[in-house]
Amino acid sequence: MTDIAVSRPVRLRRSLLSVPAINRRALEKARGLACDGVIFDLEDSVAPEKKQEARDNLAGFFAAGRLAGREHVIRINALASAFGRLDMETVIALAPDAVLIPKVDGPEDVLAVADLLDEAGAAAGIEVWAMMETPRGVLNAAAIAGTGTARLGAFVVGLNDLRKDTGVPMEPGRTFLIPWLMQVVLAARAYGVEVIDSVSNDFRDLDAFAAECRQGRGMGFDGKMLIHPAQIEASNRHFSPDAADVAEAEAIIAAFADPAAAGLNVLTVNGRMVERLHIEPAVRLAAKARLAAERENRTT
Ligand SMILES: CC(C)(COP(=O)(O)OP(=O)(O)OC[C@H]1O[C@@H](n2cnc3c(N)ncnc32)[C@H](O)[C@@H]1OP(=O)(O)O)[C@@H](O)C(=O)NCCC(=O)NCCSC(=O)C[C@H](O)C(=O)O
Ligand SMILES: [Mg+2]
Repeated sequence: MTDIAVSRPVRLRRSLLSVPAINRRALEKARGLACDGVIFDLEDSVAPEKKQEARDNLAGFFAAGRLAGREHVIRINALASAFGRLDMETVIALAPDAVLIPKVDGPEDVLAVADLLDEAGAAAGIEVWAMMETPRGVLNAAAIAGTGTARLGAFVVGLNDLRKDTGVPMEPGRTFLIPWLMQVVLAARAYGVEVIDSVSNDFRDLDAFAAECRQGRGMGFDGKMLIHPAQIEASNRHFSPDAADVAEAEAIIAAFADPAAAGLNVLTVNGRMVERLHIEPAVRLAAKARLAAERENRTT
């Protein structure tokens, strides 16, 4: 344990399951799933003529009780579409943890939703998340991350749309997409925004999914957006700190907490150089590991 402050809250966002709000069976199923959050989708998984039914389903779902210990995110349609404003009325009425904006092209898309929340007097804690899935969005990633609204909480990459708009094909390893993925991660990190990797469509191939989770973790993503319950376990596992990382983090924290380290900025821990700059990441990692352990012990 340590009393070292971290600059932003530590949250578990390893597994964010998208549930089409039109699918009442899937909504009910979500109540018993071990994902860290649910993205209630009003956008691409809901046909235009079913949008109101989907909003009504969400109202019924929230009225029946929220999911203990998990984040509730509502993905709206673009504000400029015929559905976005009505979706925002649902968001304001239901007060989820976050509203996810699709196909964000620039800071103005984020600010418009943040302004609607502010004007409605929505709780300051309701975050705005941005889907990074258009060529303009990726090009403008830094400007979007630096929009300046305290509501901006996370980027979620959407490779289906990005592939559609760029013509880059689906391919194991995501070779030609890596520069764009890393640009989104870098922009998010520059402004303290969390960053979630894209869905994997092939939900029956869990080996390929595990490989993509490992890759996403290596790129610096906090977690993954999911489309099927079968993906939850691997996502939770691969985006949780592993035992060796936790041991290393605890050793760094302990080494700097030792009175003998007072006034020292550089130490040797387990044969490697560590500096004071390593303390905050170590504290965050240890805190994440504690949250993950708590969640594992929770009954869903
Ligand atoms: C992809 C699916 C349509 C497959 O559904 P289905 O054929 O029903 O799968 P299964 O028979 O294997 O389902 C087994 C049980 O699990 C439940 N289930 C399935 N998916 C979900 C879910 N997402 N949430 C909760 N529960 C789920 C089924 O109901 C079955 O339950 P039971 O009958 O009791 O056994 C389906 O998985 C699906 O619709 N997935 C989500 C699609 C979605 O949300 N799309 C939008 C997000 S994708 C995106 O954002 C892309 C991004 O924008 C980009 O550009 O990349
Ligand atoms: Mg999309």
